[in-house]
Amino acid sequence: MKREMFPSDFLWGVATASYQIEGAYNEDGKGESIWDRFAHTPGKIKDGTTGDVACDHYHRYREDIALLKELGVNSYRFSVSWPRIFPCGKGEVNQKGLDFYNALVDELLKQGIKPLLTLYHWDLPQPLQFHGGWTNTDTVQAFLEYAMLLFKTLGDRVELWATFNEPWCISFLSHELGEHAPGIKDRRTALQVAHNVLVAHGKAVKAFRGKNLPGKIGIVLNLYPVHPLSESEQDKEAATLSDCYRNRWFLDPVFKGKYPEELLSVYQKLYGDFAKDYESIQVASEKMDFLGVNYYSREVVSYDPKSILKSKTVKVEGKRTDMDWEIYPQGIQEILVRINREYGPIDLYVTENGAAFKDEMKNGKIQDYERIDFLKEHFKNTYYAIQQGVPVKGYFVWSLMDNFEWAHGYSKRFGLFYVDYNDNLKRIPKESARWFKKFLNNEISLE
Ligand SMILES: OC[C@H]1NNC[C@@H](O)[C@@H]1O
Repeated sequence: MKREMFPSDFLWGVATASYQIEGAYNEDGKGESIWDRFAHTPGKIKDGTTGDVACDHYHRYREDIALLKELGVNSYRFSVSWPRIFPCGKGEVNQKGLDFYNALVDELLKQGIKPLLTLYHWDLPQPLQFHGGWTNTDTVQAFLEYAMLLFKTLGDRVELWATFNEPWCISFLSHELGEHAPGIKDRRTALQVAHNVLVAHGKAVKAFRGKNLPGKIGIVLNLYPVHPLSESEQDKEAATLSDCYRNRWFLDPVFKGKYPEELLSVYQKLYGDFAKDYESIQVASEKMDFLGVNYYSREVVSYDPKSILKSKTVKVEGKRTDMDWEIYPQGIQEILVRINREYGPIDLYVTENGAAFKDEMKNGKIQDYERIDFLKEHFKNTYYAIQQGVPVKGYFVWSLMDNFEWAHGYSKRFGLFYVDYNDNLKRIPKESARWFKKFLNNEISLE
């Protein structure tokens, strides 16, 4: 199974995000983001690092685009730093911020690489957070102004637009579990955030349509197959509620304009006031052109009467990545087939798939054969989904290079290129980069 067996117009790319690679956190007029503040808060990042410099992509973007060219990808997914465009979140525009993304897009196009632009990959301008962040509908309005400016500035050259990256992380990971910025731990707040982000998504899609732009727009969701540990009714009930929490809380609003009833009723019992605005979620279901699917692993759950989701995650035997995530390649096939069956037809992109392993330099090489095996199996399972008629239109490896892995700092390496943080952030191709290049050049098969 070679690259040529995939559709001829299939996009093969890599993905990154602004806060994780750009650095220049306070340069050229950029404002503070909630991740600047979170990372500077002692105890929040496991290795005590920040994205102040990161991979210095802001200054090295031409060098990094040369790496893309060298790999042989035909597409590149990146995100725009909102506070680089609107330092206060709204109002005054930072022209140097627009200049950077104009130059980035122009260089990508010059190299024959199609951009996929994510408007929001978590770096909210901190001034908006001072006024409640995503709990405040003013932030929805500010996001629309930000999106409209980027549509106007880049809409003639960027064909693929994603509104949000992983709203589950923006809401529950960041406002219920508190592991990501702004580090709030309150479920009712998280539900309000999820609601406003989904409303902002729908309004941005509608605004995009109004601009009559040549491109396509969608959202990127991190999705997990959820499996019951046993076929008992209780474990199956646990899987249903966990599936609602992880997947359907976002899938159902953007495709069906409503929340999944099974979990909505649980929240309504807990938060009666939630009922007053949940019906307005219909706004989120403006028709999209594609869905971005970020896939990393599955979740196995068993019944837990103490949990409001009646479920707890179970760690099953099997190979795991350095993030301690189970390696489950058939899950990418499962999730793509399910989306097509239950929410399709719609074009799908695997907007992120990859793995962290303990990559080490040995004799001048990084022999990350586990990552090659991981990618090979996930490419194959993506192909099996295509064979079943699922309209998968592209696949983006997470990530081009090692970068700031959020609360893990630089301790987790997902890149195809190793970044030597002790030697001027030098980018060194791992064996997986060499393998990917050969695959893209039809030199090797996936068997
Ligand atoms: O954890 C790996 C990736 N997951 N999706 C969002 C990205 O920002 C993460 O680095």
